[in-house]
Amino acid sequence: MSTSKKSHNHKNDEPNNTESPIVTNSQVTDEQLINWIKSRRSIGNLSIPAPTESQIKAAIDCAVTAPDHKKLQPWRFIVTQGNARHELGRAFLAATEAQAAAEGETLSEKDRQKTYNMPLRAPVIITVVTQMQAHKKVPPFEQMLSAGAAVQNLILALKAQGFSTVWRTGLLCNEPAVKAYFDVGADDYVTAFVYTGSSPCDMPTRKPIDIQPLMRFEQ
Ligand SMILES: Cc1cc2nc3c(=O)[nH]c(=O)nc-3n(C[C@H](O)[C@H](O)[C@H](O)COP(=O)(O)O)c2cc1C
Repeated sequence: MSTSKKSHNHKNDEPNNTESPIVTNSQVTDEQLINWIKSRRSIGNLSIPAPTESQIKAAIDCAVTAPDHKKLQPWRFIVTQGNARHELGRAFLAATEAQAAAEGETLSEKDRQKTYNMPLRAPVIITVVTQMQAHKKVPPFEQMLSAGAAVQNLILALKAQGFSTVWRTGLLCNEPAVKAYFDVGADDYVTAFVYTGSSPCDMPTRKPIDIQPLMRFEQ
């Protein structure tokens, strides 16, 4: 497990390495593990090094172990990197232009460029789609929650391999142009764009969150 930005586990960057890139550390105590989970922060601007294909697959391997009622696997993962990010930028731009047109507006050149460049904020974007499966006992909201849990597993598994992330959806994610780009069905959802890569700086430590008003114990 990588405990700081300076200690990336990029040992298995060689393209043909088939071993799991996750290095287990049996010295980690329960308390350290809990603090490590709590130390996760989102980072918006990410650069190389990016996770390799095997590191991304290792993270998806964790994602699919999320709680999943009736094992429906209501998720799909689409990895966008390199020039494919420009294609995604075009889909974001088409969606934004459609939104603006619906409100009788046109985009400024600055806004067009900003939208088109959005996928360039990280070297890799893992899009998680909730692909609803028809099932009498598992309503859509359960499947959406499963996919959300899968996203969190994905994020933590990327962190474990030394990478930073931010989960974005934004107002564009389920616009027709974006759904069409990812071949997402009418009843399905783009649930997350997980932007991932590396950052030279850490986000500030999270201020303690008071859980007292958020819970109650009954017996
Ligand atoms: C479903 C979902 C969608 C989100 N969409 C965005 C987004 O589009 N843009 C954004 O800046 N943050 C978005 N966030 C919030 C960030 O992922 C992040 O949680 C937030 O900035 C707080 O940072 P932290 O994770 O370090 O606490 C989203 C979070 C969730 C759970």
